Amino acid sequence: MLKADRLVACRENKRFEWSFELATGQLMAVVGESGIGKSTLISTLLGFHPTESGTVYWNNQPVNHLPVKERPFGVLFQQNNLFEHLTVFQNIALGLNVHAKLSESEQALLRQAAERFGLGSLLKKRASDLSGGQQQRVALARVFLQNKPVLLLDEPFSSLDKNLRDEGINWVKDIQAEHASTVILVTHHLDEINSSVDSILQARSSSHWHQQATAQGSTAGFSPTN
Ligand SMILES: Nc1ncnc2c1ncn2[C@@H]1O[C@H](COP(=O)(O)OP(=O)(O)OP(=O)(O)O)[C@@H](O)[C@H]1O
Repeated sequence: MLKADRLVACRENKRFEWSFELATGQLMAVVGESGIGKSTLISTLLGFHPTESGTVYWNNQPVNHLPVKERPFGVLFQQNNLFEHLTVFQNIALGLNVHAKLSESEQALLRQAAERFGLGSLLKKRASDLSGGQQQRVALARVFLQNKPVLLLDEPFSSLDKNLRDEGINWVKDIQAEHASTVILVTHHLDEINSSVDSILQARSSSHWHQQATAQGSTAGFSPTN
């Protein structure tokens, strides 16, 4: 279970406060107007932005005092997920091993993941030579290999056209099913993913967020905490 208990962060004289609870394997959509604090929530969970107060629990253990890389989160942003001068192979490899050369078994895993995401023939290409949809698939393959239990997705497909957005969401659902991943998805396209969402965290103001179960979340046993 992932739980945020009165998690508070500040930015430019604004105070943000979030509380929510997500059972393992569930997907929560985060929605609200531009500038309300959706990306700030993702940055704060990751540890890129400081927490003023409150606690984030993963399986009942507080995690918001942990260094960034020890937190249970894999992340995908709208853009800038890749190192453009590196190849597809090198970019995916960063999900497995940042410092050393990959072992043979790691390379085999990487090739499997690349095939799975339709990137088998692109491994030697530079990231800068890929389309937007291909770049996000590389980033997804890397997140897939990282195998973190919680995926934080900050509008990862918003800059793509509708077909590629649908494709991206289907890849996310595949990863979710295979790894039983818990997913937080910031989106401006809630209508396109409604049937996959267990609960919605919606902002009324930066300090007033309301979590509501969807019909699907209710049948899965979700109970909102606020
Ligand atoms: N790096 C930053 N430095 C300073 N202020 C920032 C930074 N990023 C965001 N902000 C400010 O923090 C507030 C919340 O921004 P945030 O990006 O979290 O909103 P959002 O809901 O994700 O918006 P959008 O839907 O446009 O992406 C805004 O007032 C924004 O101007």
